[in-house]
Amino acid sequence: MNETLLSARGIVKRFAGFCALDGVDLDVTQGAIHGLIGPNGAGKSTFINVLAGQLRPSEGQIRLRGDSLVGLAPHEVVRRGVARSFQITSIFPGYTVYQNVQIALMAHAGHCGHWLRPAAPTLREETERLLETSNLLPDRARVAGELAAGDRKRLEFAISLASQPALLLLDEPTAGMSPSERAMVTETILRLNRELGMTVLFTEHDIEMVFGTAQRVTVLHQGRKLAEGAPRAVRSDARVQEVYLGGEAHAELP
Ligand SMILES: Nc1ncnc2c1ncn2[C@@H]1O[C@H](COP(=O)(O)OP(=O)(O)OP(=O)(O)O)[C@@H](O)[C@H]1O
Repeated sequence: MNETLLSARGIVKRFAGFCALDGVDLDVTQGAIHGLIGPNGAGKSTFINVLAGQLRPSEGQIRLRGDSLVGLAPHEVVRRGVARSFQITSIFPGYTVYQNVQIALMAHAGHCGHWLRPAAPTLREETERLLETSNLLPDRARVAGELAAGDRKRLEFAISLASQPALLLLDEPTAGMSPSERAMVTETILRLNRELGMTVLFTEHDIEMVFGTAQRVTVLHQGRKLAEGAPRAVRSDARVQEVYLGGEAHAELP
């Protein structure tokens, strides 16, 4: 249970001279929910983009179970087992929730087109399993384009899971949601972890959600790792308190 699934070492990302990540090390343990927090501009999204292959690090190494991911295109990173749920994703708005998950499964299995044909029993079972774990079974017949933000996010999870990832990356999964939508998305993340054993690395501005969900928390500040550990220890860390209480924009730590 303590095996390291993903290991990032010395990650540096420069944008035209500006250093957004300045030598970040991070290990994600197999089966863990790992939260990545930090004030605005800390480098959280950049770090997720680097892990997912959207950005190439200026320096550093990323390994998934020992295999290097640096330099791979995003779709190759997905094939190696790292899936990312996007804020704006490839949901087909005119199709139902069920059809969207089925299309994702067929795409992963390498079927081209013909998805309107009656699906094979295994595909149907797999579609229903993903809908179930994403708490979407009651919404299966709804048209995806008409879903509220929380339901859409859970559909994104189901679509991401179709590639059978070892690690799911989520960048601000509850951004812009109502409290009830946030609670439902949080519960879905916990369920994916509990029932599928899914390893999750996520960024989030809702600090309470992170401390209530993650087993391990890493705090970034100005492109560097400020603190890391169990939620309780991180929460009481004096440097973390200072960053969150020191008057930085959008930063608050009750
Ligand atoms: N493509 C880019 N070109 C130049 N600078 C960038 C680029 N992407 C990010 N940055 C800068 O890098 C820094 C880190 O940005 P990033 O979006 O990773 O922070 P963040 O922690 O996710 O912030 P937020 O919580 O506000 O989303 C910021 O100063 C940002 O302006």
